[in-house]
Amino acid sequence: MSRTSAALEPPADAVRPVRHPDAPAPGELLGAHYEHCFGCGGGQPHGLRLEARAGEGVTLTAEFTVRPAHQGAPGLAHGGVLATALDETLGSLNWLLRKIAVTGRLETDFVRPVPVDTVLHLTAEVTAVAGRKIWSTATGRIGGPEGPVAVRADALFIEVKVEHFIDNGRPEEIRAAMNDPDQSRRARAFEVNP
Ligand SMILES: CCCCCCCC/C=C\CCCCCCCC(=O)SCCNC(=O)CCNC(=O)[C@H](O)C(C)(C)COP(=O)(O)OP(=O)(O)OC[C@H]1O[C@@H](n2cnc3c(N)ncnc32)[C@H](O)[C@@H]1OP(=O)(O)O
Repeated sequence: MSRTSAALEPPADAVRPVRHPDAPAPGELLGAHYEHCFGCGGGQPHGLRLEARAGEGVTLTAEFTVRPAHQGAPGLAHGGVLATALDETLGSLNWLLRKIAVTGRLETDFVRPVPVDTVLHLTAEVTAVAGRKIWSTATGRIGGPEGPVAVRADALFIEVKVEHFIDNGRPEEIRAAMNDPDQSRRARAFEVNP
């Protein structure tokens, strides 16, 4: 049973999220927002390589296969890795709003152990928006998209300007990201709510 804290209850004046008209069509893969992202990038040998696909409205689905490098207990996924999968999935939702946002708060329920080699089937949805705040929720199932719930999370993301990264990131990675020739990834990384 979920015991979400009051901090993740949207206020009365929060509104329903609106899918951006240029958001990827339902069924379309979102692709990595950054090659070296531990959650979605292909450039991290032990990264999660999570693949997210746009759904209807402000929803998406994602898959993450637990590999031996992701263990906590013998043969089981580390809880922090599962929280990363949830965080990445929830973070990807913001691309459907065309907002750049970072996680402010992430509350996770670990419901079932997740063995190595398991595919975690994730679904996520933005539930409310108020100003810069974006509330969202995600569920991860094992044994198939309709299988039993293994993990779930509620989160609050806060919209930021691109300066958040430029001002705080290490200069060499920022420079390299700016020079990334992959236009689609650049678009997902840089485009701000046009
Ligand atoms: C040229 C190169 C550029 C590259 C560009 C790349 C773009 C990439 C695209 C997409 C990236 C997505 C990455 C996905 C990865 C997965 C997601 C993550 O893991 S993100 C990493 C983990 N999260 C952080 O590192 C946040 C660290 N925290 C902060 O930086 C600040 O605390 C921040 C921005 C979250 C808020 O700081 P404030 O100064 O902007 O704003 P304040 O006034 O403090 O908060 C605004 C409102 O939010 C509430 N709030 C903030 N934090 C809260 C919290 N933890 N719980 C509840 N409420 C919170 C506050 O109470 C306030 O509410 P009231 O407006 O007064 O109603």
